[in-house]
Amino acid sequence: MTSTTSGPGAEPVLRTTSLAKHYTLRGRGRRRTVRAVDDLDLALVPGTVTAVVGESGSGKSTVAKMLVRLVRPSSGRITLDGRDAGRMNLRAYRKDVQMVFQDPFASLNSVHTIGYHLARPLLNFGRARRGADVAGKVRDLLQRVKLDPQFADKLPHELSGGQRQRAAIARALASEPRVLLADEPISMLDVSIRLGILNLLGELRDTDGLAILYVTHDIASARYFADRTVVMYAGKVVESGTALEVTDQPAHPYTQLLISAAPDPQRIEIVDVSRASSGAASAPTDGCRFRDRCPFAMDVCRQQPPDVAVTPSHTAACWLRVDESQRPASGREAA
Ligand SMILES: Nc1ncnc2c1ncn2[C@@H]1O[C@H](COP(=O)(O)OP(=O)(O)OP(=O)(O)O)[C@@H](O)[C@H]1O
Repeated sequence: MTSTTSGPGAEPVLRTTSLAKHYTLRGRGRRRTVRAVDDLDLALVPGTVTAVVGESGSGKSTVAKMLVRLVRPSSGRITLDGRDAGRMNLRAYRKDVQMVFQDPFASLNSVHTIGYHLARPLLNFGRARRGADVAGKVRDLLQRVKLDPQFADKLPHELSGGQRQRAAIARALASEPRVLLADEPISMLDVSIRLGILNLLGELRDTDGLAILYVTHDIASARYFADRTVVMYAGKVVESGTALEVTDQPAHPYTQLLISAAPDPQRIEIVDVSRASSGAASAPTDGCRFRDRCPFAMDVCRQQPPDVAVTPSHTAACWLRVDESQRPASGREAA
C-alpha cells in the first residue's frame, strides 16, 4: 500500500482510545450518572472529514469538547501524533487542534474588530510579528475564508451570520492547525449560506490537508460533506463507515431511523428533524442503548452488541448483524 500524508490512506493525526465522559449530577439528595460518551475509538486522518452524527443528547459536542481539551475525559486516551494529549502543554496542543463553534454570534467579542480577533492568535501562537507582518497575515487569513480585506476593520455586528462564521474559521486557522473540530458549524446559519461554509471547509481539507471533525445532527449534510461518518446514540457509536455506506446502506436500526426522518438524505436540506424525537437522555446504559426505541429489539439486546463488520470499512453494533446461531441463547426470542 502506498503511504500518503493526507487523504483516506494517511496515518491518523488525532486518535481516541476507549474515550469516556461521565457526569455526576446531584439533586434532592440523589446522585445520577450521565454517561455522555463511552468507549469511543476515533481516528482523524489528515485531508479527510469525519462526521459525528446523532440527535440531541447523543454526546457529539462532548466528543468535540474533549478533543479540544475544554472537557476532561473520565477515562480513555487522546493522542496527537501518538503523544498523550493529556500530558501535552495546552498551548502546544491547541496550536494543532482548533475548534469552530456552532454560534458565530456568541463566539466573537462584540467590542473587538475582526482584525483584532485574527491578530491575537497569530501573535499568541508565534505565527506573526507585530506590525506589518501581522497585518499582512490577517489579510491572508481573510482571503483564505473568502472575506474582503476590509473586514479586518469591521466589528462582528457589522457582519452577517455566514461572514461571522467565516471570520471564526479564519481565527481557527491562525495557528495553522492540523485538526479542525467543527461543532454544528452551519446549524445556526440561514439555509441559503450553509453550503458555502461546508464548501469552504471542504476546500481547507483539500488545500491544507486538515483533519476535520464535523459534528452534526444532520445526516444529509454528512453524506454531502464527510468522508467517514460515525453515528452516535446516547453516548455510544452504533455505526461507522464511509459517508456513502452509512447513508445509502445504513446497517443499524438507529441510523435507518435517522435517515427515514430526513426529508431527502441525498440532498443537503438540513431540516432539524432529529432533535424533536430524542430519546437519548432516557436510554438504558447497559446493553444496546437504543433497544427501547428499536422496532427489532430482542432479549439479547440487554447485552452489549459487538461491532460487526458489514464491509471492511463499515461496522454496526447490532445483534441483528450477528448470525442467529452465533447469538447468546436469549437472542433468538423476541423481547
Ligand atoms: N456539563 C454537563 N453536565 C452534566 N451533563 C452534561 C453536561 N454536558 C453534557 N451533558 C449531558 O451529556 C449528554 C450528551 O450531551 P452533548 O451536549 O454532548 O450531546 P449532543 O449530541 O452534542 O447534543 P446537542 O446537539 O443537543 O448539543 C446529554 O445527556 C447532556 O445532558
